[in-house]
Amino acid sequence: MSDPLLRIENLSVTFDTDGGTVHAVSDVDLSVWPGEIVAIVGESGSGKTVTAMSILRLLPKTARVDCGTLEFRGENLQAMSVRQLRSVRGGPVGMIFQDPMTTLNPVMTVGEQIAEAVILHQSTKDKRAARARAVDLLRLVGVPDAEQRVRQYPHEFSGGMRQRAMIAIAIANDPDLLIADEPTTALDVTIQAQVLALLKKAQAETGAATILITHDLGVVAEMADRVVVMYAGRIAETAGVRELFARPRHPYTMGLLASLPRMDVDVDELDPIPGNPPNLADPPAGCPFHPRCPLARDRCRTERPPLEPVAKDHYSACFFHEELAGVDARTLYGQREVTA
Ligand SMILES: Nc1ncnc2c1ncn2[C@@H]1O[C@H](COP(=O)(O)OP(=O)(O)OP(=O)(O)O)[C@@H](O)[C@H]1O
Repeated sequence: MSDPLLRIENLSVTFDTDGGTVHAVSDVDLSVWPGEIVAIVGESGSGKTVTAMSILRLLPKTARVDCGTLEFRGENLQAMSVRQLRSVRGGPVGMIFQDPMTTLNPVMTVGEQIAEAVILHQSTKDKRAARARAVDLLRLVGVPDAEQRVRQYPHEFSGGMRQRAMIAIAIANDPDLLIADEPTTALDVTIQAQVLALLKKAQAETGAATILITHDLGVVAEMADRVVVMYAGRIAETAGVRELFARPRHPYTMGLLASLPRMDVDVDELDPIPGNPPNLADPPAGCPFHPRCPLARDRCRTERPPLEPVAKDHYSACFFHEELAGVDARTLYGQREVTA
């Protein structure tokens, strides 16, 4: 196998807060190979965004980051100067966030912002060429009347169109890696589908590897090659997308899958994981999922399960992963099916 494009080993991030030290991310390993789409899923607060922000060192100064290895294309990101990092951000690594209004500059036209991204990272300083490229990019991401709209400001764009403009900026310099953090969460459902389809097209055209952060397993099924399931700042399970959906081996993943709506049956309970994620300033001893786990035993309350291989390219952090082989996720959560 080729070398990974991105290699993260032993990433831990804490924040000192009034409520104590928050263990936002603990012992995360994540490698991404060229061209693949890796989804990071988990409930709110599970550490997805903090993991992604760590890559390009975009966390606030209050974050304490401890990382064994952090390499992009074999280069140590931790050793890079701020200036070197700036040339990576928006160049070989494109970023797309949930709310484009926080990233787009309200007093610059959309075209100027795309052209600026092009000029910043490419040898051309030719403004006309950069503007022409902005129109091409807007066209590529499906913004109608691109020649006119390139002169408009972000507030003149709808939410879906702004997200398209963000994607145009992210792919402007033909990136090797795209980081998309909940790129469609703020959009209406119909627009979400369009923007996801566009992201998939942009990914296919640029061949960029993609880290897609989402809490939506439907999006994962649609988009991802590989899935990393996070719980309480740790990786609970990781596998190829088909393997994970067909043969989940962690009770948390099974809970997420059991809560997916299905076409063929009604279920009498759509949110089967009882309880809430733990307070990361005071995480439980042992397995962080044990207070909510239908399988929890004494050992889980005192010892933390390591992330272990359970099948080819499939890892689970559950002591009892063997017992879970072949178990239906809904059965594990005691869910009754009410046939429609
Ligand atoms: N600047 C900060 N100061 C203190 N705690 C923080 C800070 N940023 C994140 N955290 C904490 O780190 C943990 C992980 O947050 P993160 O944003 O990565 O979660 P997430 O999985 O991306 O959630 P969401 O889906 O809501 O975005 C949370 O407990 C969060 O409160």
